[in-house]
Amino acid sequence: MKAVHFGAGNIGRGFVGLLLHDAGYEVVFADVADALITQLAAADSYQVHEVGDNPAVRTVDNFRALNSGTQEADVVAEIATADIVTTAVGPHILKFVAPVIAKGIAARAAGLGPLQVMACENAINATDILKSEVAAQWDPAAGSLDAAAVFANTAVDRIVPNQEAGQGLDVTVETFYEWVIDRTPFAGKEPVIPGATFVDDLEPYIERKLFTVNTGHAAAAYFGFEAGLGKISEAMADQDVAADVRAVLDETKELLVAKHGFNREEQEAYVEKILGRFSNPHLPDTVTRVGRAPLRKLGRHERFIGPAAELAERGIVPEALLGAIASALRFNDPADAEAVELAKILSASTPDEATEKITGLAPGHPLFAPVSSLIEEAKAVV
Ligand SMILES: NC(=O)c1ccc[n+]([C@@H]2O[C@H](COP(=O)([O-])OP(=O)(O)OC[C@H]3O[C@@H](n4cnc5c(N)ncnc54)[C@H](O)[C@@H]3O)[C@@H](O)[C@H]2O)c1
Ligand SMILES: O=P(O)(O)OC[C@@H](O)[C@@H](O)[C@H](O)[C@H](O)CO
Repeated sequence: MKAVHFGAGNIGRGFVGLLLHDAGYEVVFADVADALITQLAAADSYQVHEVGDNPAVRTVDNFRALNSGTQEADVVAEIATADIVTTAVGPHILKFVAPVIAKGIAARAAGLGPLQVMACENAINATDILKSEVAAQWDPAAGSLDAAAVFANTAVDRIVPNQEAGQGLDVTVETFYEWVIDRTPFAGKEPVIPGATFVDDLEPYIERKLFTVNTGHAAAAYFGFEAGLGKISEAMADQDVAADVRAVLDETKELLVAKHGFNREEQEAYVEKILGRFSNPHLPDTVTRVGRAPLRKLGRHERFIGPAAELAERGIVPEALLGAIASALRFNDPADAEAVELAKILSASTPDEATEKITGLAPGHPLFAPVSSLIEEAKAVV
């Protein structure tokens, strides 16, 4: 069994690659970072260090590595004979990996089963985004895309920080993980991946993950950054930051319970577990990694505006989420290209223009005016 995995970074090596390896797949890593690919291609194995409660060290071997920029034809040939393709490259990068995936699917021999494709990105229905990019590249002369490949949405959860210099290919991760996959596209032929959970309705799981883990995480990052703290665990040790993060998750909890019928006590336990994960002192995770790409994170269906808009539609003013959005607007990490772009938008646009541009909210939406006011305040300090 063979899997081609795009993105040999933190979650690629520390989670998706590990689970596919443990499931018995040979993993072909495809990435454009040449030094990383050269190192991986020369290595027989790397280690995943799981830190926190019940720490463990896991070894990943039986992999190869290709540069999908300079060795595209080789990657296409690998996809043509693979069982699975996964990605962990970032939602905005999916359009760049789609052409090579389309070519690989088109090159599959007749009689091979459909390729199973899963995007493991933090975004609602990232695989649908990938599928539409693949479909845009698809040559109908190659037959039916739906017959040649199965696309399944997933929700992936494991905190994998940026790795310390000198660590080589080894990856430090938390012990917790969850990989929830939509079963329905597989029509009874889902892959066997121990540790992954297949469900018939992914929406509640992906929203619970994104609007709890990622909303809380990003809130901790932006509040922590403003408090001058470097690590997420330090941010969570600050009583004010921790209280603000908890207030944000109280609001998303209300939405998740009302919308998806999650049991209140179970959701409270889920929140507590996640707050504990953020506080893991063994995890060297930083507020700049977790806060990265604030423009993406302030998007219409993302971790802040998504739940805040739905609460506003239900007549609730999401005060704590608005506080986190205000903090995100002030995330001025000079090393983050999106933070720099955000500051430019704030200074060059009126509050209403910036609200539309940054959040995608339509004027007239009940969240539009409160966010526009926050943007007016943020403009005064950029
Ligand atoms: N790190 C985590 O804790 C975590 C957890 C769950 C989900 N995710 C999601 O996984 C994705 C990757 O995150 P990460 O933290 O591993 O980031 P990362 O930066 O460590 O890894 C991304 C990798 O993608 C590669 N890449 C960029 N452009 C590419 C291209 N055109 N073709 C092939 N490879 C390309 C980069 O070189 C890099 O190695 C994101 O969508 C993120 O939201 C991350
Ligand atoms: O990857 P992002 O930029 O969408 O979000 C940053 C972190 O919140 C994220 O990577 C978490 O560590 C991860 O989603 C945990 O499962």
